[in-house]
Amino acid sequence: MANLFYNRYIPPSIGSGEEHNADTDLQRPRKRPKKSAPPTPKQSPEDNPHRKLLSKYEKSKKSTSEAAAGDPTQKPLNDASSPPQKDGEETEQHGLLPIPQPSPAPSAPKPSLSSALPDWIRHPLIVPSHSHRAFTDLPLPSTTIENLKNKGFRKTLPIQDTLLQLLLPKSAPPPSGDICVSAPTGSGKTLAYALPMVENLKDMPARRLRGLIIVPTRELVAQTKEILDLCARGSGLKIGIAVGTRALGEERHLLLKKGQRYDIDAYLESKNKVIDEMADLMNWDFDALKDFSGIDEIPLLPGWVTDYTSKLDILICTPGRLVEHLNSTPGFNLHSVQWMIIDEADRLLDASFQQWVDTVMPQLEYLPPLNPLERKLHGTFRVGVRKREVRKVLLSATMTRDVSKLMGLKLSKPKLVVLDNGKLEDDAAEEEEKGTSTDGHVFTIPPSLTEIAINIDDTNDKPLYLLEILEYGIKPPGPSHNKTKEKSPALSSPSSSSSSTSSSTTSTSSSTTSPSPPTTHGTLIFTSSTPTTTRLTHLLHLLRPSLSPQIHPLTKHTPLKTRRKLLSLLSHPPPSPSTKPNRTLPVIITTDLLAHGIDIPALYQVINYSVPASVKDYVHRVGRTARAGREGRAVTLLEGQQARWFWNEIARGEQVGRGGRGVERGRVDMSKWKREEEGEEVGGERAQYEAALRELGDAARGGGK
Ligand SMILES: Nc1ncnc2c1ncn2[C@@H]1O[C@H](COP(=O)(O)OP(=O)(O)OP(=O)(O)O)[C@@H](O)[C@H]1O
Repeated sequence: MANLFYNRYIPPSIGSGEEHNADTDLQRPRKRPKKSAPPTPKQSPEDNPHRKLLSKYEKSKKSTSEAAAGDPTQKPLNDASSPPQKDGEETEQHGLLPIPQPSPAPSAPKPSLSSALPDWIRHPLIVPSHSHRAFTDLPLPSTTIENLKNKGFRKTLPIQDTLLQLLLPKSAPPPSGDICVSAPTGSGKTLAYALPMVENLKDMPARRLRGLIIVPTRELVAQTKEILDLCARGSGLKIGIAVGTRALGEERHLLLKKGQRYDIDAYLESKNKVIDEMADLMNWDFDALKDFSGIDEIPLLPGWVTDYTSKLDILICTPGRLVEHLNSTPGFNLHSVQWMIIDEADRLLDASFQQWVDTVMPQLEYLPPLNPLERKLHGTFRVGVRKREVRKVLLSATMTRDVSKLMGLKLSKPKLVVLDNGKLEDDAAEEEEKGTSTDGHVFTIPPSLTEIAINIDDTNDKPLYLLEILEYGIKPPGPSHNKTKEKSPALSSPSSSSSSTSSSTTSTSSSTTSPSPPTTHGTLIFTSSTPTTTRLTHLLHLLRPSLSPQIHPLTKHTPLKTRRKLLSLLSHPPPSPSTKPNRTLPVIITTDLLAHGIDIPALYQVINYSVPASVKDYVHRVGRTARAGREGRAVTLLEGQQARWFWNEIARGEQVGRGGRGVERGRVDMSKWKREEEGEEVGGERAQYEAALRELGDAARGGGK
């Protein structure tokens, strides 16, 4: 019955129509051609529009198979080059036999992937997971140590310990070479690069844009600025941001100061340029019009030219906005940049983001022309080739080992730094030798994270599974609910996929019996698309109107100010209306927009309502909780064939390191939502669910109440 309603009342596409169409249960994993992509849920034969075609193919497969059985030279069935026979068509031989083919040459042994990697990737610097140090033991100014202390940071986290020693200016040995960092989510990578950058760039003469930090999203820009401001307080450094929220022109004024300087060479060059441009225009060269530098470029006094100086020492930006400024803001360049940080590097290198690498790299290689004195010295003493030193630091929880992607960044004497969290590079290399590893990536899950996977018996009930999980934390089941649920928790863990003896499901979900109040709150739910997010939120509001003020969608359409407010809700939830502390509230439903880098320190749990599109996406999503050693849990809802993909690739796959821990199997008691026997009237909560689905369908068609 619900199946029927659901299919009828939820049309395939509502809202912006982005990402992909919705499917019957509000979700559909993104299709990826990669081997590790999860399968989409199975369709019933009635729903399959290609049923006829498939049955024809099956018939053809069968007939070819029979023919092949009698003729050993027949092509194998799975040969992609042989198209399926038409329905009912017999294979006609006409007495002809295929020309005998030589037997295939034995395939060469597959070269080990690890042996193809450069030395610096094969032999990383491993950071022990227990290395800590008091900030007072590091060469940092007392004001900075005080600022860190006020924030609650007294000791370094392990990755910080290593990077600070490698990168701080007064550390021994002196720093050299670029750094790639692979450390789990929430391990404190931001502070690990922010402190050295500030310490290296402060006390420089004259203000120039010397530091550049590139991150993939606006949220991350704002978050990174907070940490940079903390590290730079009292240093005199000016830190700014560039994101697409303001008009470009408005942002230009925040980046650059316009002035004039006396420079006769530049003056003559500029004058000639203007004359040439004017001449082009006189010749009606309309193409020249778009490049015309304008009257603005004509200096007021002979010998004087327009001069732009940076208002910032460090710029934090998204790649797209950076490219826009480089292409269109007069006077904006990266000619003085000495430090470039690429946070969430794998994500930034996976997508082109307006070919940011091709635009940024020539800027970093630019050498300013020598002044007359320098020219003379250069000629007289035959000073060697001038070279610009830009220190590059790349960081990610899923750092790419794809050398072709890294090559574009022209790393100099690179070093790979890996945080040891139970699965060292040696293990990975060994697996590759055995052919069990995919591409040398090993992603570590924070040790304080409990992972749970739950199989959905009926896809149409998936929203109800979610509701049960949320409600278990919201209020303990009362006597009106079924007895089974009272005895066993809604989310219980009867078995584990590994030999792990921990039963963290029980420990993390027993908030009502915990003697001390929980230090973490809130739930972040990931869906596969914006329309699914919108509909799921609406459905939960319809099902539980009293909770709707605490359940919010956050999508790409949510204004930045609202996004910030919602994220701070997760860290500092308002007092719960119920008497008992409510761990799962508030709830934010979102897409992969929030999967990377966002720091919600006290987030209690992540729920993968839609299965993530890749192992990497899983690692980043679940990494929004269990940060900096805090406890957290991640629940993944699985339907049909997705379960096999999840258990093979994520739970037991070679790409994920858990230090011997495993993913637990969870269970949700759904007895209260059971359908009535066929023919009987549907009553109670089930009827309410079906009414909510109808209302959702009406609203989607624009005919809602
Ligand atoms: N020295 C420290 N002591 C205690 N907490 C810290 C320390 N350094 C950072 N943190 C906290 O650790 C959390 C995670 O830090 P951060 O956001 O830098 O992680 P990350 O490694 O960049 O994670 P992701 O890969 O998800 O972006 C933050 O809440 C931060 O405030």
